[in-house]
Amino acid sequence: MPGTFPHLATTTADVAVYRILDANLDRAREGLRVLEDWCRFGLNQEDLTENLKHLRQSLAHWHTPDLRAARDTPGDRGTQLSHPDEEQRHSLSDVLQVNFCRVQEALRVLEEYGKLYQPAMATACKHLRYQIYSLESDLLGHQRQHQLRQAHTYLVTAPQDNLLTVVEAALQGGLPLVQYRDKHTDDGLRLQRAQVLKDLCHRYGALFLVNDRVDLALAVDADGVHLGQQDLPLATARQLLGSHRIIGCSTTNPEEMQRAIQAGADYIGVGPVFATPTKPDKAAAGLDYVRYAAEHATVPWFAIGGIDADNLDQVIQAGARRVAVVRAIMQAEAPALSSQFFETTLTRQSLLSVSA
Ligand SMILES: Cc1ncc(COP(=O)(O)OP(=O)(O)O)c(N)n1
Ligand SMILES: Cc1nc(C(=O)O)sc1CCOP(=O)(O)O
Ligand SMILES: [Mg+2]
Repeated sequence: MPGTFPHLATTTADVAVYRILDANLDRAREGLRVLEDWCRFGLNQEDLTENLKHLRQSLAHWHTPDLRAARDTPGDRGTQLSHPDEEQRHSLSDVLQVNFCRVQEALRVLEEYGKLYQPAMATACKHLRYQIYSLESDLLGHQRQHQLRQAHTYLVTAPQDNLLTVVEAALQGGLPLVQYRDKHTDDGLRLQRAQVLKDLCHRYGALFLVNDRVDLALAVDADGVHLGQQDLPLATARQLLGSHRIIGCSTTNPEEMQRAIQAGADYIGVGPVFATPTKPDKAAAGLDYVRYAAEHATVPWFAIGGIDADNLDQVIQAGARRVAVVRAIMQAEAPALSSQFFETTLTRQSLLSVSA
């Protein structure tokens, strides 16, 4: 086989290799276009869009007429094959992940068969594959920040028997962000629960964060962690988690807020707004602190502590557009309706204040 290329496919094996290269160039370019369009229209991310476009054009350079000429769509037995998994996508992140896989697989095939065609093409595809790996984590980081900015309701879980049922119901109600908070369970069980919750959240396109524990967050590949003033310093967590994961930080007063933002928190908790049995030892910071956050916070912030459907309006009047709750969803009779209520009320309010 080596030496028979380039450029005219003469044997049956040559033609088959040309068809493989042609199909995989198409596959990789289509996958790149899917990713590029989300960076352009969804994330408004110029650098990523530019990078993906550049990769797509580098591949187009190898898609020569002799490879296209080998195409035989009617004779391709593979066009009818499809897997049920290909027919549905659960979320935007799912679409992105599937297409990254598609591009990486196609590039690998191009690298292997390209060695029989033109070694320079194989080398180029290998380099492109490495670039795609780093673009993938960049894009994932931007996607997480985008989802965080879009989120208005944040469920902080409580350890209870119906944990999974409640969280799933809340996700069905449109909940975009979940924090697994569980102070006393054994680590083995915590790890299992965190894994199950993460899979569940991602199936519904929601972000999943872990309270306190950077190690657990890494172990289950969570979207990030939430740290309080007594937890690991933010800089240490950032070193461990990298720049693509979310780190949130609790704050109770303006000094803590400034410090958290300075240290690079992606979002902050602002509270407790009201005294709450979920955190009985922490005195309420009150609505004044919510008003302060509305004026001064430069990162997304979530009012937390004692918030429910009855007092939500007061919190909104004080300037909050995002809230985090435990009991209002974990103990709700209908968690789906409760999360739907918070998310629609806060989203509407947020849209109204942008257009005002
Ligand atoms: C969104 C959010 N805000 C604040 C907290 C409280 O964090 P912390 O002060 O570390 O207290 P514990 O939750 O760890 O008891 C939070 N978890 N989430
Ligand atoms: C976990 C937590 N952190 C708070 C803070 O202000 O830092 S308040 C809080 C508990 C919030 O629970 P509920 O919604 O049931 O009142
Ligand atoms: Mg903590």
